[in-house]
Amino acid sequence: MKIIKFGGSSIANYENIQKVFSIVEQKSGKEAFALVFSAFGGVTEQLLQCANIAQQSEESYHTILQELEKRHLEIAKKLVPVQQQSTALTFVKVRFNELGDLFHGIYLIKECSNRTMDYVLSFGERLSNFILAAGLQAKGISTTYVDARDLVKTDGRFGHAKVNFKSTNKLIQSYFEKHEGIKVITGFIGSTDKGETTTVGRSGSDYTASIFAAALGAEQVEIWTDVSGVMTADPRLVYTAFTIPQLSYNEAMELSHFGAKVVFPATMQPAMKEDIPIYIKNTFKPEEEGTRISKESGEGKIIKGISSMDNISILNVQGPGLVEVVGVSQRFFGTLANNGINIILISQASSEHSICVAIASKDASRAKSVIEEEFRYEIQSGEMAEIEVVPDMAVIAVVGENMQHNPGASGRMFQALGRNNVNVAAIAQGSSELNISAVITQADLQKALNALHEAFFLSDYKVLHVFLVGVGLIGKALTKMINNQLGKLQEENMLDIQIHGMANSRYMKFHEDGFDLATVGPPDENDEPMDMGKFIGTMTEMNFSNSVFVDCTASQDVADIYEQILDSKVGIVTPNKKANSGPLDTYKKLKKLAGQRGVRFFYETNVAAGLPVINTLQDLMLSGDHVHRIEAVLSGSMNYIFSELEKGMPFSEVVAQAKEKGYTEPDPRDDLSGMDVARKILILGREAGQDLHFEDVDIQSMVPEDCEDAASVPEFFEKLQKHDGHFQQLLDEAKAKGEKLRFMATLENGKAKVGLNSLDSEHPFYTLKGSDNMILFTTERYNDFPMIVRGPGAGADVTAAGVFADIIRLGNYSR
Ligand SMILES: NC(=O)C1=CN([C@@H]2O[C@H](COP(=O)(O)OP(=O)(O)OC[C@H]3O[C@@H](n4cnc5c(N)ncnc54)[C@H](OP(=O)(O)O)[C@@H]3O)[C@@H](O)[C@H]2O)C=CC1
Ligand SMILES: N[C@@H](CC=O)C(=O)O
Repeated sequence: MKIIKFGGSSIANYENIQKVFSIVEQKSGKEAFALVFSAFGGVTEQLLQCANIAQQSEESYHTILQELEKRHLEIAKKLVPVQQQSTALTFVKVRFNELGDLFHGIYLIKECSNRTMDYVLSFGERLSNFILAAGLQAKGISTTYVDARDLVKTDGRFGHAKVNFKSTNKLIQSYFEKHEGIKVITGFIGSTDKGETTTVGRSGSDYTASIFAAALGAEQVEIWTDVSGVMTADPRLVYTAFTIPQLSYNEAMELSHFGAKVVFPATMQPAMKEDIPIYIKNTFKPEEEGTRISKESGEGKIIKGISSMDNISILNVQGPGLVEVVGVSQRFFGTLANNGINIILISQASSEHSICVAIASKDASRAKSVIEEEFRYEIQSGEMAEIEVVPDMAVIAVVGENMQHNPGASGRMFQALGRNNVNVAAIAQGSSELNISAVITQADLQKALNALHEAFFLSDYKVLHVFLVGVGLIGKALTKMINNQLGKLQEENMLDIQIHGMANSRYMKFHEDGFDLATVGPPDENDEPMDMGKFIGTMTEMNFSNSVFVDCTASQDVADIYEQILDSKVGIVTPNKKANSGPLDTYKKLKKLAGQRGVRFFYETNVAAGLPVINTLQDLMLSGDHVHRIEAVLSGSMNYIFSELEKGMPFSEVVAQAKEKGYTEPDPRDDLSGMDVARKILILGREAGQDLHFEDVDIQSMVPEDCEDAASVPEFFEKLQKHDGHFQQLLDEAKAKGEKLRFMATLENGKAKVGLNSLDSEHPFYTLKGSDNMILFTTERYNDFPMIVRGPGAGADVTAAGVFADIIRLGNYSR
């Protein structure tokens, strides 16, 4: 025998009922079962509403009542063929006449006692079960309508009556022995020995199912609802949450206590006592396995689920008056209890200097004043500090029996929270080791849930939440590249990348679920005007775990906010060299801050685009090498310009071509002036451990004087044409000596030099072509022959690929 219960949402309308009937039809004839139905979805609330309106002596309850009657009649007419309708329709009409009289009475006396309210509410289940029993009968399934008031005997605590299991079990057993057919049992209701109607409290129909299952020694209880079981976390807050296949009763109780509202703990008690498994199934996806709740926790992850409660306040009591004074806790907790204030979590340090409890925010100010009153003398004498209330908090809990005697769960929990900048205000763990709870700021709740979910369930799967500033050449190429690679990353590397914010210098836009990268373009006039403060504010508000700020601008203003970003524990990836080539103090501060906050600051593309230069140098340094000399071609555009010049084109045209190919900086004067290369050699020097300042770099500019102050890039190109002859002459002179022009950077003995050189065929840079870069590291280990990195050092794709690689690396670090 199985007891199968369908909740209100499963029978909210005719279409849903058809789904329920098809589930019942499939079982009918194959297995023994009894059915328990709630009221049709929303009916209990409407009955309650009618009673409350009538109680206020308002007549508008009539309208709701008429609608309710119409709804019940319509469902009955649809489910039962005309020839067999009369019994069902009469039942409905008689019940609504009774209800009409009942509400009129409430209306007249302006009062609805708990006893009357239980009677009012009982109509919901009585009506739905009678109609559904008739509907199934019409389908050829033999049913018997059971009014549970005849079998479930309770005390007279109306609203949450206590079941008398002894008499109830006897009545149920004898009824089932005597009656044939599939019983269709009204959930939620019972009656006292005097025959007064009672209700058995929250999730009462589940409880009814559990009571019948226990009385009959059923093999299982099935609770059919509109979700596919108990999930690992609230799916509205954690998109990657999934159904937990197996839970122990204790785990289910812990999870439901903290917000997983699929099963209400008390309803499990009768089934749990008899060791009867409870299955949670989805009426709308019956093929899904659902959750089995039984004595066994089952194999699996170290935790089963993560749950939470919001609208929490912390109440802090502290002071020397607490230390080694027996009875303080008793007074504290006694006062709260005497005032009906429920305590959700307790934490007391072993120093006994403070006690902290989490309570519902609605109780906070009352709790403060009753505690202040209780400890008035201690507060006045300074033995106890003022009572502190911290509002807007949430409790988050990881739950699972496998945590017992299994070290590592709390470590993983707090590491995940810390890494995502979630501050923990209080902690509690019972010796049962079934639940570790932490109190955090409510604003961090979603981030914390996701961080924990990732840490415990998806440690192999990671979602990176990107906020991209700069959607020009590199930013666009990056977006396209991520989109092309996403499927593979998700499948093979368990990595998902979502871009939630995008900005250029004029506009910005955001998408909570992440932009569709296949179609997204840069923000434009249809979006919000760009405001850097607001951009960061929105990123912080979205508060994702694993957020990454990607700067694909060449802007100093953007670089100036890195400190703020790292400070808020968000990692940064950037090809923008401004931050690392600015004041030495800033460079050092950013690196230190990233370390202190435990976040990553990656900038491989600051030098030689996607070539592995910075990482290589960092590895050399970490492994104890010392850099003696760096000799390099560090500008893709300059190398392109001077190697293409050899083909006979005018200098100004080659520069324009380099810009078109995406090799130059947004303003090519940054390349020609040597500034870009100076920044790169400065960054390399700093990475090599040298305290270099910009003034330490000797720069030879290639920008003709009159081009320097051209108001715009097009004007600069116009002016540059006048100097084509000068550059042709430089080339001719080199050619005459059998040499080539290369724009080089060197660093030796703390001095850096950047400029144009004429090199003979023996020099390693002689053979460089196009946008090639080449870096020779002469170090203590690579002394006789330098370590060489060579390859294309500029261009949209190679740079975007380098930025992309940094983003992935950042994701891997936080696994
Ligand atoms: N090209 C290459 O080969 C390489 C480039 N890099 C670096 O990549 C970075 C980007 O270069 P690239 O894509 O070519 O430059 P682009 O000029 O094509 O794009 C720059 C983007 O940054 C935006 N932007 C500029 N200032 C701001 C600001 N203050 N706030 C918000 N957005 C801003 C621009 O917006 P708007 O359109 O509104 O002006 C534009 O979207 C540079 O730092 C460059 O040094 C690094 C290695 C190689
Ligand atoms: N403009 C640079 C590319 C980015 O660093 C170059 O020419 O190398």
